[in-house]
Amino acid sequence: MSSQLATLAALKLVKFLKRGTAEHKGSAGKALLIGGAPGMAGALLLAGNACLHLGAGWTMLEMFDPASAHAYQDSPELMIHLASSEIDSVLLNTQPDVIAIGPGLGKSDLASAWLMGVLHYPNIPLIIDADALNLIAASRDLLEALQKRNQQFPGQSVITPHPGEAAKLLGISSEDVQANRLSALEKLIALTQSIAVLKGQHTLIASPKNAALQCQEGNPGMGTGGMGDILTGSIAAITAQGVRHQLDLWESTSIAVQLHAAAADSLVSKGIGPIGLTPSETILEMRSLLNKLL
Ligand SMILES: NC(=O)C1=CN([C@@H]2O[C@H](COP(=O)(O)OP(=O)(O)OC[C@H]3O[C@@H](n4cnc5c(N)ncnc54)[C@H](OP(=O)(O)O)[C@@H]3O)[C@@H](O)[C@H]2O)[C@@H](O)CC1
Ligand SMILES: Nc1ncnc2c1ncn2[C@@H]1O[C@H](COP(=O)(O)OP(=O)(O)O)[C@@H](O)[C@H]1O
Repeated sequence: MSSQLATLAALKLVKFLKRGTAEHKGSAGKALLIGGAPGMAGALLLAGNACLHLGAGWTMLEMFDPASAHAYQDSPELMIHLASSEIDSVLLNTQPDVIAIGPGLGKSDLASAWLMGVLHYPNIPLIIDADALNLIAASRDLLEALQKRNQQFPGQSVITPHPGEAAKLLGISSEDVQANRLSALEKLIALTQSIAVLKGQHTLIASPKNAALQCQEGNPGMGTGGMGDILTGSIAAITAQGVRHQLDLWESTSIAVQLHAAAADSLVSKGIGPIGLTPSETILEMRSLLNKLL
């Protein structure tokens, strides 16, 4: 497949993130990340830490796990709020520039209600990952809400499934997905009308408007729980900054996908991994690479 597909080459776009001397946190955007059910709070914290370290002006977490929402965290910069059923008023009061939903979200009724709430929140970039994808796979109403949002606001959502999540969305097995990843990617776009990132070795990215590109970076050291959560947080951060830096969701997602994999490769080249490579280390390496590319 690698010989048939164009290569993802998005890092040249990083220079758009260079900050003017008078810029402030408002210029860097407000990201709202939603997930972190009991037992999976780490997924949301990893996404939040990635979002913080990749430069969002504000990183706000709607956390489903009460204990974690109220606990001291290593990153006091994160603004953590316990997710309640007051979904519309939280969205209205927060006024986010970008929303990411899914890391550790779980499949509760409240999780479904939040997903429906953000699907109805208009015309800002939306990143849909992990359990949010599993919920859409299991609910015609949620799928239709996503399709309708994409008709109204084209180019304003991205889905980031791994092969297991892609399989659930398409009603096939993950082996089927892996047997023809390009076909699976095209079907995901036909189904949802979203930008789609099919993760795994040689991650693929395409959209209703953009032909498929293949990421050549990345390595099996990335097979550690939480590695996808930091991609979601990174897309959120770059997209939040992109709002005032002339980058759209497609471009911001492309940067994040390549930066994420390149950072993992960079760490392996320094002897940090592949065995034992952690998402938290990868966040810091992404930050370092990004700043070198400005
Ligand atoms: N620290 C935390 O709190 C963390 C919490 N997390 C949270 O946990 C929740 C469940 O998410 P999850 O992804 O762990 O499980 P799940 O949806 O059952 O998918 C796994 C199955 O998918 C497939 N598959 C995946 N990748 C593949 C590949 N490259 N290539 C091929 N196949 C691949 C494979 O399926 P198989 O091939 O075995 O059929 C695999 O068994 C979610 O909310 C998440 O955010 C995690 O983020 C971790 C850190
Ligand atoms: N063998 C591999 N080669 C390249 N990238 C990989 C490999 N295995 C995993 N990855 C990457 O690691 C990340 C794993 O994401 P995901 O499965 O969603 O993790 P999690 O749900 O634990 O956060 C994806 O970006 C995927 O592309």
